[in-house]
Amino acid sequence: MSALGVVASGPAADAIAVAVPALLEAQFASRLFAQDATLWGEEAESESAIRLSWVNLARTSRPLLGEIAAMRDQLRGEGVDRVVLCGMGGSSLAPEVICATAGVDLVVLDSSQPDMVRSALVDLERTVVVVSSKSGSTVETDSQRRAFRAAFEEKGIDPTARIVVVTDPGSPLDEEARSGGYRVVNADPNVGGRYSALTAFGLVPSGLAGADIEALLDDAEAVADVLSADDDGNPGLRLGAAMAATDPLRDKLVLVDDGSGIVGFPDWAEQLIAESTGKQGTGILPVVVGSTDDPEAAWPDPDVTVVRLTGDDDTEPTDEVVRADRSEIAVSGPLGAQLLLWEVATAAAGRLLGINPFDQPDVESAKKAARTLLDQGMGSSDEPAATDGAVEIRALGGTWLGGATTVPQALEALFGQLDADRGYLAVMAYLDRLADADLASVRPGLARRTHRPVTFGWGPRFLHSTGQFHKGGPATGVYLQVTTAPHEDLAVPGREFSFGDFVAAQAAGDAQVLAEHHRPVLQLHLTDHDAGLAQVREALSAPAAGPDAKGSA
Ligand SMILES: O=P(O)(O)OC[C@H]1O[C@](O)(CO)[C@@H](O)[C@@H]1O
Repeated sequence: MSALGVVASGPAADAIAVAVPALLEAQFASRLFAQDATLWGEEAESESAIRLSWVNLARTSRPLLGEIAAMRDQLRGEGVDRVVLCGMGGSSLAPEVICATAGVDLVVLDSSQPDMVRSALVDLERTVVVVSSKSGSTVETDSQRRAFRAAFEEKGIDPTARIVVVTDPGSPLDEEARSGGYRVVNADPNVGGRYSALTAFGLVPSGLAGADIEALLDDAEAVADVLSADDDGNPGLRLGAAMAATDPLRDKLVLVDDGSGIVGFPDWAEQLIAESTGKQGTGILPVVVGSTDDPEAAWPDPDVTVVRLTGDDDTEPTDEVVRADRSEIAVSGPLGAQLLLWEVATAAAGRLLGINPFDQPDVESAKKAARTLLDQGMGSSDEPAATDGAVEIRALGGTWLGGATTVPQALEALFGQLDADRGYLAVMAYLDRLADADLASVRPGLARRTHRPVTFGWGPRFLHSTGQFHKGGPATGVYLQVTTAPHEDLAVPGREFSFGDFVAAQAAGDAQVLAEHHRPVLQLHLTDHDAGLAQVREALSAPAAGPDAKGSA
């Protein structure tokens, strides 16, 4: 009996019945664990050939445990008990889940929003900063590193004693850090960012923060055999089929915790699934919801499958556990095992969807647009279509705004662009996700109001997650972008742009690329953070226009 449970009903169960035999026929599981790069077709081969070492990490990562423990003990001995992690996407999402689940503190700084960066630059006497970047060229992470290095120096603290770098061997960051005398832990270069949970990227910050990372590897190792078996009970094959082989494709995957005991798992799975599958006009959009009472968790919509992350069952679950009146999957198992489970399932989903699950072609387009805008100087942003109090209103991707001149009218115009059967609304808030956290509470109400799945992402964090799907996936999204003037800007040491310039360029660049894909983007810019946010929160909290056709969920 495996520690993992994958139980499905309705179309998700039908998908398992149809697609798992085909995966068995292809010996997908055993070939995956043999790191067979041909599993996703010729075009993907050059990338998949250097992206498959994650199947063995439960064993190959073990030498890191001693090194991390020694580093932690040394730092604790110096009174350093605050761990800050600077990293984006796959370089920070796993440690966030690992530490939250273990109940140990980790400050995750995955933002270029000046107020949020500034809020992390405190308590430096007791702080160690892990700077994690596989490529070593992610501008958010490089900017954060520069800010912390300057802040340590200003306090008379040797940065090389308090900044630990995690990066690929030979990356620009690897070379610069080593020549600068910093401690560097190299990660396995043959693992992509969103599959790197059990590499140094997941283990170093989590171990320094005090999480039991050996148990994590043990839980993953305990299920490696069942996940590599060409067997119709293989939970990885079952989950991959349930996710990606429904017919017609249910491309909204609602992720909701239902007593799993794991904290924040959907936020990690979101990047893995969205960035792996959202390309060539197809893909699966994770819709992270906070409760089984949220609207999408109760709708039997034809484009939705609901995944409930449940507690460990000591009985072998059977398919009648989940509700049979819609497409649902119940998944259970310890965190370490689930990290490997979902990686196998996503790799299988990539084969079933006919795409390469290891590249992220469209993320680059937004980065390039942001760089161009930075070079041009961000002050040239175009005039707003209208200004309503402390909110500037701009509309991209078509003439859909009409005569709207207020925030409520502009929202109605945007929501009017939603395809009633397959559309989704993406809210993208380039704000301080800690200080402004309560804005996310508008999400369920927007789902009730639009009768469509709603995703809520913090910018620029989501750019490394659902951002790929928005640009490379099906053209069914409408986009609401909220940006703000910071309470106070912050310089990026050694750069000609500030954090405020950079985050504005990231938002503008992403909106520009979405508009180039003919997607409607409503940009609400808060000229005064507090007043503007109150206006936007009120408008987004307005009740459903008409009777809630789906009934209150
Ligand atoms: O670890 P890096 O190279 O800084 O990349 C951070 C993230 O950015 C991406 O490369 C693009 O979003 C992700 O795949 C990755 O997890």
